[in-house]
Amino acid sequence: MHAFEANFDGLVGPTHNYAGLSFGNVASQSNAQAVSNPKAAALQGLDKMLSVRQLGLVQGVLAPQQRPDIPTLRQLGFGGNDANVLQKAYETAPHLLMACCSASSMWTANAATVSPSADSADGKVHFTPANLVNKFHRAIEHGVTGRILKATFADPRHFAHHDALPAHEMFGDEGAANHTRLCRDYGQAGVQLFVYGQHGSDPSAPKPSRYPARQTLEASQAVARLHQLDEGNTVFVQQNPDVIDQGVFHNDVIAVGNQNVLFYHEQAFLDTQAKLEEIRHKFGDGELHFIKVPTESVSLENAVRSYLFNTQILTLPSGEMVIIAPTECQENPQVSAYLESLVTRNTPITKVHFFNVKQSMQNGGGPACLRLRVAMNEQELAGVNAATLIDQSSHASLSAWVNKHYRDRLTLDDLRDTALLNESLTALDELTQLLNLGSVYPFQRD
Ligand SMILES: NCCC[C@H](NC(=O)CCC(=O)O)C(=O)O
Repeated sequence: MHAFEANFDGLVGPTHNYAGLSFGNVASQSNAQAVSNPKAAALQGLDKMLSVRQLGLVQGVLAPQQRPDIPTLRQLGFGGNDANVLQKAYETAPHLLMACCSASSMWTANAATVSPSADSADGKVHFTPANLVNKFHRAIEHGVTGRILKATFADPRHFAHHDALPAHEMFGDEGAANHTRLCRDYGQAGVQLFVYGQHGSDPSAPKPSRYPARQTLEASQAVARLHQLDEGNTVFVQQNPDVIDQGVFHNDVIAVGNQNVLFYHEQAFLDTQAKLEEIRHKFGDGELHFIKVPTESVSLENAVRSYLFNTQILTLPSGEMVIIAPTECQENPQVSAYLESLVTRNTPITKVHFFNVKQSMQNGGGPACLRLRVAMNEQELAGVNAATLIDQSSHASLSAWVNKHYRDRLTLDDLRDTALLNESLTALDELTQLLNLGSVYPFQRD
């Protein structure tokens, strides 16, 4: 049966802001306190989704979280009515208010790890929401994320949904951002590559010294077990701790794969040669392209600044591969020269499309961070909630919804505004109807 890869992008929520919450993520820290534009952010994301659809791919959307997260603020001891909760948090613990207002669920590459049915022993597509324990503002996402995933990938005959891993640093899990699948065809068994930043249980093993490694080997192994993967088709690779210390907080900032292509920076991994050989061996027969970008062609600093590797490599219906890159790659002379030469080489990648996702980029999220890949076949697609699929008409209604509800300017000071809370909940309530999600949000279930 025909199989393909669908992309499910996160819809940017109405509280999108720059709070500098992600230590180790250079863009998040350097744009802390900048004024955000939630409306532009959401529209930029929707435009990317429609463009990918227009390239002939299946594109879906994942709903954002309920923010400000009043239930979590209450759990932390802020009481009274909602206005009191916001005001007290603002006055006494503004960092907690900011964390509970982040629209960070837009980066759905961190929503979950997904394994397609061709790789799993029970023939189902498996989802494990990422616990994101390393950052408080993200650790509060997985409960609602799990509900949104269940409401989106709805048919239990095809989709298996797991709980997030235990919320302990030994199992720090950041989802698909640290996971790549290589295969000949999306419908055939492939090799799943899990990239971790450190061992969770061996303090003597290599790890970064400046910035945190968010993903552990133990988490990656647990996800592989949950997803019923074959040892013969999984590879665990450690990220180079030095690059984490230079701002590569997820593997998808330094490497990306699609089908028989692995595109990576030469400094991305530890033990690179042996791991590439293991991948080649497990991949088996067939052409496999390792596209290594040397430091002399693209410095690590330029890779992090431009997000060259946070690109999407997409296979078009024609079989040709194209790269979806942020406009920052076009603006960086070294990176733009590299991409110009890449498409003339003898690799499956023939074209680069540039997209403006600057509102997200300023928080360290490029095109690839904004999407969750789900390889599936036609039968499985029929089991997806159809209202979450993007086409011209759903793009138009979602854009109208954004234009109706979103602000075009938000400062950190605005986060305690009860009007923002009300606008946000009204918008989300309407969204659950547009996307046919049911009551996924705490405010709809109380
Ligand atoms: N995959 C990209 C994730 C980017 C995300 N940034 C943030 O959460 C920044 C939020 C802020 O600073 O307001 C992160 O670091 O996890």
